Amino acid sequence: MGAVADAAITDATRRLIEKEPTVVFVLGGPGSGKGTQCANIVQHFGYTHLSAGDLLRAEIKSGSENGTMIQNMIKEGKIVPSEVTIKLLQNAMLESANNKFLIDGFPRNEENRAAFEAVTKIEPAFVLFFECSEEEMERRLLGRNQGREDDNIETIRKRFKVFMESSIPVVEYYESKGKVCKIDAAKPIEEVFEAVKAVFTTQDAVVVA
Ligand SMILES: Nc1ncnc2c1ncn2[C@@H]1O[C@H](COP(=O)(O)OP(=O)(O)OP(=O)(O)O)[C@@H](O)[C@H]1O
Ligand SMILES: Nc1ccn([C@@H]2O[C@H](COP(=O)(O)O)[C@@H](O)[C@H]2O)c(=O)n1
Ligand SMILES: [Mg+2]
Repeated sequence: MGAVADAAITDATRRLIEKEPTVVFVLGGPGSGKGTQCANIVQHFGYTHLSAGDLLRAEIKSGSENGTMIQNMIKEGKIVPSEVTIKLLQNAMLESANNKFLIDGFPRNEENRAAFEAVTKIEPAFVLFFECSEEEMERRLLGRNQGREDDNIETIRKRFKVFMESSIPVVEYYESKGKVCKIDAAKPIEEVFEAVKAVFTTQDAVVVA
């Protein structure tokens, strides 16, 4: 077994296991609407939304020693080393009073996926995957106007490339385990949420049973 699979159970891991968390991974290309739909899911289904990208941006703002490295990676559309992102996700789950989490934008590559499983011992209940064309995602990102440093055409193209090369294989991995629920995310927000609601209504019953 590799070093990742052999990772020792730390005190943080033990405390997280004791919480018996339910985790849903929310995946999809940049601008597919993950954050938008997670906000709706929180309102209707009582999950806590953890966006890996938001946690990394907060880490930059906090003045952490990793801040400059994270900022450079985000500007280039590259994936931050798993240990950094997993620590942020693990701490956020431990600090929350909830035990139902939507993890948005993670895992982004095979390293993210394997390291998360090895460190936290958590398998997702299911994976929500938002499908949308690059043309539509590009239009949404260029119109987002939230002051994100990576919402410019040069970085957007790099993010699309990373998504196709590194993130799609993660979706395929979970598909092979029968865990992926695909959503047509090109439709208007309300219609996408109708499809999301149908998935959560069915899947929550399975998770709770
Ligand atoms: N179904 C939709 N139709 C039209 N616009 C949408 C739709 N869903 C989201 N948007 C808009 O597209 C932009 C991107 O949405 P959002 O931030 O939810 O995407 P994301 O998948 O979280 O992106 P990122 O990976 O960059 O964080 C936002 O301005 C949002 O209002
Ligand atoms: N698992 C992740 C998630 C995100 N990043 C970096 O953050 C950028 C923005 O992410 P969004 O989900 O908010 O679009 C992304 O392009 C990566 O640079 C990461 O490294 N690892
Ligand atoms: Mg987002």
